[in-house]
Amino acid sequence: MATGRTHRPATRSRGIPEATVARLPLYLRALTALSERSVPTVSSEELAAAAGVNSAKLRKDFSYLGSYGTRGVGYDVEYLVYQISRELGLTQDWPVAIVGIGNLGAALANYGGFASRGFRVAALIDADPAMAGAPVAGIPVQHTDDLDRIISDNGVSIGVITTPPGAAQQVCDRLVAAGVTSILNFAPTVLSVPEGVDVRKVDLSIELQILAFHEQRKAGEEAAGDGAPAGEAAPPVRATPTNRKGPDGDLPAVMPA
Ligand SMILES: NC(=O)c1ccc[n+]([C@@H]2O[C@H](COP(=O)([O-])OP(=O)(O)OC[C@H]3O[C@@H](n4cnc5c(N)ncnc54)[C@H](O)[C@@H]3O)[C@@H](O)[C@H]2O)c1
Repeated sequence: MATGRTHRPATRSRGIPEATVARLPLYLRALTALSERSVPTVSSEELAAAAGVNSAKLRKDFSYLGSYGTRGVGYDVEYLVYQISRELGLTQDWPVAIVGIGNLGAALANYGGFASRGFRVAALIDADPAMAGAPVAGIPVQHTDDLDRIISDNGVSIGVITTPPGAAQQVCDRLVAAGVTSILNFAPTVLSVPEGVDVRKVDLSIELQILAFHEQRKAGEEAAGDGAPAGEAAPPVRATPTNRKGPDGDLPAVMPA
């Protein structure tokens, strides 16, 4: 797993630890589901279970937001949704540009879940001239020649890279030069960025490798439980950089690049 490419201090300006920031989307997802069911209040235990987080950790996290809940009543769901959304910057519009409109880029463009979370797909960009002008998810694909103008015209600060890995660094450089300061990279490559630019990396194959790691360990434990001789158990698992834990002991689906 790539590390050390997110140029941000360990804590944000208002003193919220990065680990808490990483859990806020988990709380928000659980709270949004409660809100959709018109549930007015929720206890820390219920919310912790729904978010897959330890309840003591949740209370500590919410204390950074200045939210302590009411004894015997719990937390106000709507107010927490608002507070967390505001903290994550989701109460404002974030125009996003996707670069590389192949299988993955088109799938992301077609995914409706971004818009409902405040991320508007404002531009689709590809190097293939044959794609220029053709709509994907109702948005015309534009050519990379115009990348600077497209980023500036749309006020894009978040870029999503879904190009082949060999093109990703060059695309990243162009996005940064055009003013993009946050990048979500799906290409399986490590990106170099200047100070002040955040990169997050999504790699599903790494997630699968981590699951394979756990499957292998479970198989080894079962074999050992069956009384099999040590030599017949699954081979010992090597510690890898990919088995480190996520914000709450879960493994992160999106990781710092
Ligand atoms: N992170 C994950 O979990 C995950 C999953 C699947 C694929 N991927 C990666 O996502 C990327 C895209 O995969 P895909 O299957 O959609 O590939 P694809 O070949 O279908 O699409 C790639 C697109 O990028 C465009 N492109 C190439 N060079 C470019 C450049 N310099 N500027 C702009 N556009 C350019 C191509 O014209 C093409 O439309 C690959 O790097 C792949 O490894 C990641």
